[in-house]
Amino acid sequence: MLSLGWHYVVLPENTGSAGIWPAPPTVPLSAVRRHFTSGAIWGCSCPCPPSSFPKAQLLHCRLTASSFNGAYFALQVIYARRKYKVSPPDTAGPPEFERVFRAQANCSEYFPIFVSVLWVAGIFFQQGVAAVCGLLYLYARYQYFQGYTLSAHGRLGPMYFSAKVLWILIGLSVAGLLVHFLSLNSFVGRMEIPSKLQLLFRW
Ligand SMILES: CC/C=C\C/C=C\C[C@@H]1O[C@H]1/C=C/C=C/C=C\C/C=C\CCC(=O)O
Ligand SMILES: N[C@@H](CCC(=O)N[C@@H](CS)C(=O)NCC(=O)O)C(=O)O
Repeated sequence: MLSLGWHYVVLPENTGSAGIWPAPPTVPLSAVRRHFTSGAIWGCSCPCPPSSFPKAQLLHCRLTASSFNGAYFALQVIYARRKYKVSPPDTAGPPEFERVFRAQANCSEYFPIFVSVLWVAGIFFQQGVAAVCGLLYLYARYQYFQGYTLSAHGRLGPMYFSAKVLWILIGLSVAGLLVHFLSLNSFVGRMEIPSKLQLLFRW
């Protein structure tokens, strides 16, 4: 399993008082990327607050939009519960209620995958491309929710579209990670593949 995630980053050359992230606000994404992959970060499991990535504004905006999206979907279920008189823990009710309920559940299921690949693609591939994909994904999920609220069939188009965008983000993440870790450009010159692979698959 890749040990990627939100880590506090110990920065040997950026040591603040405790030698721990956050780094100065001038640190670019390339530095974040470098520190993500420096040996110093592996093994530390503390979650790193997104604000620690000073140049990742587009990703922050996208994440904020995601939060509003998620809150909106949850509110719709609350309203539907009241409207159709389905109290927790019941999840069955009239089809109108169940469609709203399932729409929110399905969007929530994919949210962790979406956020993870959004960040990895943004850091390791390109922030702008990842942010555009994030926007498209959120729009598709909103359409999915609205479509599902009206009918089961109405969800299908946006569902396929959101799946495609998600796969694109997954592809960008993998491509970004491969290029970064395997340093394909310097493959012939430096032959560092074994040590990079070791980093990549470190627990
Ligand atoms: C690491 C990978 C994690 C998640 C996978 C990413 C995306 C999710 C899958 O791509 C989504 C696939 C959806 C495929 C749907 C295919 C067919 C559905 C067919 C019919 C539905 C008809 C109906 O229910 O009415
Ligand atoms: N929670 C999903 C699990 C399976 C799944 O993720 N299916 C994909 C389609 S193959 C999906 O996006 N399903 C949501 C939907 O059909 O609305 C479900 O109820 O269908």
